[in-house]
This record gives sequence, C-alpha cells and structure tokens, in this order.
Amino acid sequence: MNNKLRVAIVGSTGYGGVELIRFLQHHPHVEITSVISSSSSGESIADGFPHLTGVINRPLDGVDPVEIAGRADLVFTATPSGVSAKLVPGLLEAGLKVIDLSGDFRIKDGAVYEEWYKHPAPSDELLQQAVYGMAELYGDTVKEKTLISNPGCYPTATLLGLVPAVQAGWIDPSSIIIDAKSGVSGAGRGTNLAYHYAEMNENFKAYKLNKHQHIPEIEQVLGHVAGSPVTVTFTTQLVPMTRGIMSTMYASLVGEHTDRELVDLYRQFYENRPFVRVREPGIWPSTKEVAGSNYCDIGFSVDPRTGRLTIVSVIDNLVKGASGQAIQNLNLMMGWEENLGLNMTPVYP
Ligand SMILES: NC(=O)C1=CN([C@@H]2O[C@H](COP(=O)(O)OP(=O)(O)OC[C@H]3O[C@@H](n4cnc5c(N)ncnc54)[C@H](OP(=O)(O)O)[C@@H]3O)[C@@H](O)[C@H]2O)C=CC1
Ligand SMILES: CC(=O)N[C@@H](CCC(=O)OP(=O)(O)O)C(=O)O
Repeated sequence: MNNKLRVAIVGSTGYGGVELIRFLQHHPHVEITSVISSSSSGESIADGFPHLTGVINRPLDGVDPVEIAGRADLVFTATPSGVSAKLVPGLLEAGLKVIDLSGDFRIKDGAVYEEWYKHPAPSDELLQQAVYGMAELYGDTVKEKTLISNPGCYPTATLLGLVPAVQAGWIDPSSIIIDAKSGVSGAGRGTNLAYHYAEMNENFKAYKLNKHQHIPEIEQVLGHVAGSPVTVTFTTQLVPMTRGIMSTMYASLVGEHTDRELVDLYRQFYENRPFVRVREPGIWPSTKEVAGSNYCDIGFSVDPRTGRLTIVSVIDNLVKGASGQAIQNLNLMMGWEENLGLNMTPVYP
C-alpha cells in the first residue's frame, strides 16, 4: 500500500512551482498527485517545461478545491499575492493542509497588509491561524498546523542575518540598514518589460525604495525579537543574474564585540539547524556558494573604527527563499526530519 503524503501544487507553472517539483521528486515520504494551472489545464506540464520530460508525466489539473482535495492531502500555493488570499479559504474548507508561498498570510495586521500590498487582506481569523514558517526561528510552532505562511525571499536572508544579534542585544535595532540584491527570477516568470534581457543585462537597478512590501514582514519579526517596535531602512536592487539574494546589513554595535564572538554567537543560535552555515571571520559568502541549495550562508565584519557591524547573508531565492523553505516547513509540519528531500549540494561553479 502506498502511504506517502499526497501533495498538489497550485501555480506549478511558475518558478516557485517548478522548483517545488524538482525537490519533491526526491522526497521519500511524498508523492506529487496533482500539478495545477489556472491557464493551461489539460496540457502536459512537460510540454511547457521540457526539462521535466521523464521527470513528471502528468497533465495539468484545474483549480477546483474539491477536486484537489480528492487527489491530495496537502497543497502548496505558489501563486501571486492577492490570488492566494482568495484561493486558500476554499482549500482549507475542502479539508486540505496549505503551505502558501505568497505574502498574503505573513502580516498579522490586515490593515498593514493592505497598506503595503494594495490588495484586500484575508480574514483576521485566517491571518491569526496562519503560522509564519521561518523554521530557524519558529520551527517549533509549525508541527501539525494546517496553514503555513512561507516567509518572503528577502526577509529570509535578512532575518536569519539579523535576529541572533538583535536578540543578544549586541546591535541597536534603530540603526539597522539593509541593502539587498536579488536575481531576476525573484520577480517570477510572468514578468514585464523591466526584466527583459536588454533591460537587465549589464545593469543594476534599485526599485521600490522605502516602499517594498517585505518591510513590514521584516519589522514584524524584529519587533517581536526586540520586544518593541523596530523600523528599518530597506533597499532592494535587481542584479543581472538568474538566482540568488545577497542581503548586506549594517548596524551600530552595542558594546565591544569581535568577529570571533559574532561567529560563536551565531553558531550557538543556529546549533542543530541544518541549513544555516556561519562563516569563519574574513570569509564572506557569495550567492554561487548556495545556488540550487537550501542553505543560508552568513558572514560578519566588525569595524572598530566606526563601531558598526556589517553582516552578509546569501540564499538562493527560489530554494531557501521559497520552495526549499516550504518543504522544510512541510517536514516540520509532519514531524519528519527537517532536511528530508533537501540535501542538495550547491551547484558550483
Ligand atoms: N520567485 C521567487 O524567488 C519567490 C517567490 N515568492 C512568492 O511565491 C509565489 C509564486 O512565485 P513565482 O513562482 O516566482 O511566480 P510566477 O509568476 O513564476 O508563477 C506564479 C504562478 O501562479 C499561477 N497563477 C496566476 N494566477 C492564478 C490564479 N488566479 N489561480 C491559480 N494560479 C494562478 C500561474 O500559473 P497558471 O497561469 O498556470 O495558473 C503562475 O505560473 C508568489 O506569491 C511570489 O511572490 C516568494 C519567495 C520567492
Ligand atoms: C526581484 C523581485 O522583483 N523580487 C520580488 C519578490 C516578490 C515576492 O517574493 O513577493 P511576496 O513575497 O511579497 O509574495 C519583489 O521585490 O517584489
């Protein structure tokens, strides 16, 4: 008898969905029983994604919650913000467990969500029900829950880099500046002119300055950790690469600390967490060193001249920033080993 967990993916024709397929194919306790598309149902997924030929041989199903519940126990919604908010209530009502990759269930205050995302917020009941699935910070709260809100890509790199120092009181939260850069796949597959090759090749672009929808998500977690509200300066930039996020963070040190002390603090904080790797002093991470993997690599530099700390944190936006982290949440939700199906060595060079 097949006792694997039956899993469906809505948004399977997007970058996050395709990445979920890549990892879930190797998951020992999971079977993908439905790949879903709102625009191409009936077609074979391998027709649109020839790299999946021989990997997954299924026609795409339509978006009907009752039909999905007939085929699957759990569904990943790798759908745009605004879409997930409308879709998830029906999926839950149909009896499915849901892991949502969009920003729709991350912000606990619906009014704050609407201010930044410009869409109607989900119901307050669902916002409170949703568990913010950042495994390294809140992993203990995920087990046996029915709705997991997967963190944003920039917040993942940024919060994993900042939280230990904020929690220890080693940096002044009011001084935090975050300078983040993303590869173009971070914007998804259905993108516009701004992401065309001729626009992005040999080009760096700052965007959404002080308006980025991930600001309230970062502030929500930092405020929780610091015990009082925190505001941050957060700059996002597009860089001409396909995958990867580098978040470089600056903050004033409280007291005197060395690079060695920072490394020890972070290694202790992330002890037994398989996906955060803290670098030795002077060895800073690069995006290629995590590409295709679920790792987040972090490095530091204390500047005694200015009294400031610089933290560099890198992830693959499609893996630790989206689909890999979603599978990490699946593992925690089901009470499985956190790293099941996720032990990929980064693709290097
Ligand atoms: N790309 C990234 O690095 C990250 C993305 N995310 C978030 O994950 C989600 C998915 O992102 P990504 O895969 O990059 O986005 P894409 O734009 O690549 O894919 C989104 C998919 O959603 C499907 N979709 C669109 N409208 C609907 C609808 N009304 N009902 C059902 N499905 C719909 C589309 O497929 P079809 O037309 O076939 O239905 C589309 O392929 C987004 O919310 C994004 O913000 C989060 C972290 C990182
Ligand atoms: C490079 C790029 O454009 N990245 C996107 C990330 C969007 C995203 O992941 O959206 P939610 O997490 O809010 O759903 C952006 O900056 O808006």
